[in-house]
Amino acid sequence: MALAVGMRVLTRSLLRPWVRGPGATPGRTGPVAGGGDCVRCFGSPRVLVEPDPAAGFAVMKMRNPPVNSLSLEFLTEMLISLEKLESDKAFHAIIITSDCPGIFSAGLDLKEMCGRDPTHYAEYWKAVQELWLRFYLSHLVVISAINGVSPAGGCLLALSSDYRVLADNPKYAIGLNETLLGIVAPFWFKDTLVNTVGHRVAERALQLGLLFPPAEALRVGMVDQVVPEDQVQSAARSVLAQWLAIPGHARQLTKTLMRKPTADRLLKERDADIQNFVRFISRDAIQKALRTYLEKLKQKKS
Ligand SMILES: CCC/C=C/C(=O)SCCNC(=O)CCNC(=O)[C@H](O)C(C)(C)COP(=O)([O-])OP(=O)([O-])OC[C@H]1O[C@@H](n2cnc3c(N)ncnc32)[C@H](O)[C@@H]1OP(=O)([O-])[O-]
Repeated sequence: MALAVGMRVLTRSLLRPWVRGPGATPGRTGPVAGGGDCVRCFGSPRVLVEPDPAAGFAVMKMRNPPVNSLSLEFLTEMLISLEKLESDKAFHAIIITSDCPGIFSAGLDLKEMCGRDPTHYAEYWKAVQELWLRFYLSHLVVISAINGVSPAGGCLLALSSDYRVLADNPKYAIGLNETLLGIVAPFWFKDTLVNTVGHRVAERALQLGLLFPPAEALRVGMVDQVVPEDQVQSAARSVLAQWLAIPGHARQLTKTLMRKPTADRLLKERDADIQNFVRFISRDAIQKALRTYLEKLKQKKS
């Protein structure tokens, strides 16, 4: 209960443009992959941060089981962790990865977009915008170590990184599959994809809702590297060395030069984009399509 109230407060501060909110719990001791305890780890219930300040980076592990769906609380916690790392001069890079086996992220949380009221949809959408803006424009080097499937919003998160390493498992498909759900990827999802794979590939992928298996994802440029599953984390660390060897100010300004025009399009129309989303998602036909899709996911299990 206390957590829910606390998260609501954090969410409120998040939804002001971005307030330096209360940080996550520093110095938390937690188990780390490979055994042992991580004395410097910090984070929150859904995000574990394993910092390596000497090496200048931290690993951000998403752990919102079963599928790392991007709920409002999860988005809020990710933003708080990012904020904390960005404001600490010891860190120049992050690696985003998943703690849920076989799933990077199932994308936006369908339950946040189904059967709720317009105020909730507006609050949720603002948080989704914020996540994208903050990760896309982060002055940190952001590498995605994609160790599972990543549809829709999960793909968007990966596309917001500077570099993507994908585990070579045919089940780990990546793409913006919104049309398969009967919904439409907003213009800034589309822009992010176009900036990554080019107009023609994006046009086809978006209309058909394509989810690319690793070899295809590499071929079209949706990811930068495909490696054996047990090497995803080490490959992400190796590539980081190349990015960190570049003078930080020059790399950051170049990133801004490349990405700011895309982000500005949303920043200029942020409120209109929220209103569009609320109108769109509230439509009976869209609600029905989402309910049917959620039902299908349930039936698949039984
Ligand atoms: C305009 C808006 C733009 C939209 C962007 C988006 O991102 S739209 C999002 C587009 N995303 C997609 O299209 C991905 C949809 N998801 C999938 O395709 C599969 O879940 C999977 C391949 C990710 C994992 O397969 P798997 O066999 O390992 O797992 P499983 O299938 O058995 O699911 C376990 C539980 O998680 C639940 N749940 C799952 N996803 C979501 C979700 N996004 N949200 C909430 N809940 C979700 C599922 O219902 C089930 O709940 P239950 O019954 O236990 O109460």
